[in-house]
Amino acid sequence: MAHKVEKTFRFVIVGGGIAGVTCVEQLSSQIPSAEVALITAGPHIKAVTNYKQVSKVLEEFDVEERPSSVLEEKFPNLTVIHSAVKSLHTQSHSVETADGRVFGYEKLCLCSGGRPKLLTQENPYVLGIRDTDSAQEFQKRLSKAKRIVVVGNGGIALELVYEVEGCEVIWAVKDKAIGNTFFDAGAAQFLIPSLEADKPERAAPCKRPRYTTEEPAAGASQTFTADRNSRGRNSGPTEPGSALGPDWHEGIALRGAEQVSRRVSVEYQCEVEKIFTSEELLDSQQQTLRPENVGSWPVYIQLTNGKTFGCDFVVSATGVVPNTEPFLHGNNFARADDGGLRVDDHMMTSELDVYAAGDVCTACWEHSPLWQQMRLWTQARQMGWYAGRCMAAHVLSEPIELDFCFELFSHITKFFNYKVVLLGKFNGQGLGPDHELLVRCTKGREYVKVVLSGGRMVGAVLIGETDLEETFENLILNQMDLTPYGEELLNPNIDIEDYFD
Ligand SMILES: Cc1cc2nc3c(=O)[nH]c(=O)nc-3n(C[C@H](O)[C@H](O)[C@H](O)COP(=O)(O)OP(=O)(O)OC[C@H]3O[C@@H](n4cnc5c(N)ncnc54)[C@H](O)[C@@H]3O)c2cc1C
Ligand SMILES: NC(=O)C1=CN([C@@H]2O[C@H](COP(=O)(O)OP(=O)(O)OC[C@H]3O[C@@H](n4cnc5c(N)ncnc54)[C@H](OP(=O)(O)O)[C@@H]3O)[C@@H](O)[C@H]2O)C=CC1
Repeated sequence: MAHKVEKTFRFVIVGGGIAGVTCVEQLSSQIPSAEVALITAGPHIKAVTNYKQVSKVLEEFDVEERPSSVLEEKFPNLTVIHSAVKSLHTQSHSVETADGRVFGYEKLCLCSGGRPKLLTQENPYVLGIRDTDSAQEFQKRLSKAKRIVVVGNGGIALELVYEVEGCEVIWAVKDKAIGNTFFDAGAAQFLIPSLEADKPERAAPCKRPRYTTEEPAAGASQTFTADRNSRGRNSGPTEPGSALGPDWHEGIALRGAEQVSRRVSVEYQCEVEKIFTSEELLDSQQQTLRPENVGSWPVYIQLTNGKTFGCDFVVSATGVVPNTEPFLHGNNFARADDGGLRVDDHMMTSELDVYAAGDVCTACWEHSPLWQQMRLWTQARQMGWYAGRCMAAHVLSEPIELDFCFELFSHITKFFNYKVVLLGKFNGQGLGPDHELLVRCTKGREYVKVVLSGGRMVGAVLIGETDLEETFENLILNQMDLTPYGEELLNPNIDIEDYFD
C-alpha cells in the first residue's frame, strides 16, 4: 500500500445507509469512549426517525436523509469520512479511500448496500432506481415521456406502476400474477382493480420533500447541487448513495408528458428478448413491428411473448446485487449464491474482524423456521443494530445471542395505497405442498391470507386495515394448534382477539 495509515480507529463502518448508521449509533452508545469512523461514499447519511415498535417483532419508522454533522454532534468520538472505500486490506486491518487516505481498524463492519441488477449495463435507455440521484434522473426523463416499459415484478415495479401518471406504462412481468416477491395470485387479483381506478387523494403531506430538481434556495446548507460537486471530488461520480426507502415517491412528481392519468397494461409471463434503438431496428428490419411504428420511439423492447413495444425508456426494476465491487478485491470473502457476503449468527464474514450488515450481506446462519432474509429497510436496521452489538460484545469479551428479531419475518409497507403486513412464511416459502391456506377477501377493502402447516400458523398476508397483525403475530410465535378452530379463524363475525385471550 502506497500511503501511510493516517489513524487507526477501534471501529470502522463502511456505508452511511440505514445499516451503517444504525451500527454506528449502537457502537457509539454502547462504548462511548471508543473511536469510531463512518466512511461513506454518499454525501448524506440516513437516519431512522419516529421509530415505533408496533408489536413484538413488527416495527415502523420513517427514514430521513441528514447531514453527517448531526451524527457527529451526538457522538463526539465519531468521525465521518465522506469518500468511497477504494480497497480493503484485511491482512493489515486497513482501508484506503478514493481520496488516497488510509485508515486502520480493530473491527470493521461493511454496510455498502446494494445496487440495481440492471437488465443491461451501459444502455442509456435502461434506468434503474436506487438512490436520490437515480430517482431524480428517472423523474427528469419521465417528465418528457409518453410511454415507458417497466420490467420486474417486485417492490419498485409495484410502486412505480401505481404512482406514475401522465404516461402510458407497459409492465412486463415474468409471472402469471403481479407482485411475485410479496404476494400470491389471490392477493394480486385483489390489488389489480386499484390499477384501473383513480388514485385517492393523498391524506398525509409529504414527509421528505427532497427529491426535487429545482435550484436550491440561496444560503441553503445542504443541496443536491453542492452535494454532487463534493461527491465528485471525494468519491468519484459513479459512487452510489444510500437506497431510497418508504415513501420515496411521495416527495417527487412522477408525471409524464401526457394528459392521461394512470394507464397501465400488464404483459404477463414474459421476459426481455432484446432492447433495440430505433436505428438498430431499422438496420435489422425487424418483422415483428408495424412499419409505421419504426423510428417513432427512441428505443424498442422485444419481449419473449413475441410483442415489441416502442417507448421513451425502460425501467429495469429487476432486483439488487450486493455492493462489493471492486473494493473488496484481493481478499478472501466467502460469498453466497446471490453474491452477498456470507455472515454467521454474529454478523461476521469469513475474514477476521470484518462484519457485514444490510443489503451487502447474506444471512448464512441456520434460520429460524419462520424467518427469511429480504433486502428491506427493516432488516438493514435490525442487522446494523445487531452487528454493532456483536462488535461491542466481542471487544468486551461478553457473550451474545442471536437477536429475537430474527425469529419471525415481518414487514409493514404500502402497495397501491393499501397497508400491507407480511408475517413469517407469508408465501409458504420452503414449505412444499404440505401446507394449507385460509383466505378472506372483501373486494376493495381487505385481503387476509393465513398459511398453516400441521395445524399451526406459520405465515400471513394482511392487506388493508385488518387490525389482525398483533393477534396473528402471537399465534405464529406461540405455535398453538389451531386445528379445532378450522375456518372459524377467519370468520369476520368473530372478534379474534377476544377468542384467543
Ligand atoms: C426505490 C426503493 C424503494 C424502497 N422501498 C422500500 C420500502 O418501502 N420498504 C423497505 O423496507 N425497503 C425498501 N427499499 C429497500 C431498502 O431501501 C434497502 O433494503 C435498505 O436501504 C438497505 O440499507 P443498507 O444500509 O444496507 O444499504 P444502502 O442504503 O444502499 O446504503 C449503502 C451505503 O454505502 C455507501 N457505499 C457504497 N459503496 C461504498 C464504498 N465503496 N465506500 C464507502 N461507502 C460506500 C453508499 O453511499 C450508502 O451510503 C427500497 C429500495 C429502493 C431502491
Ligand atoms: N415497499 C417495499 O417494501 C419495497 C421494497 N423494495 C426493495 O428494494 C429492492 C429493489 O427493488 P426491486 O428492484 O423491485 O427488487 P425485487 O427483488 O423486489 O424484485 C425484482 C423483480 O424482478 C424480477 N426479475 C429479476 N430478474 C429479471 C429479469 N431478467 N427479467 C424480468 N424480471 C426479472 C424478479 O423476479 P424473480 O423474483 O422471479 O427473480 C422480481 O420480480 C428490493 O430489495 C425490494 O425488496 C423496493 C420498493 C418497495
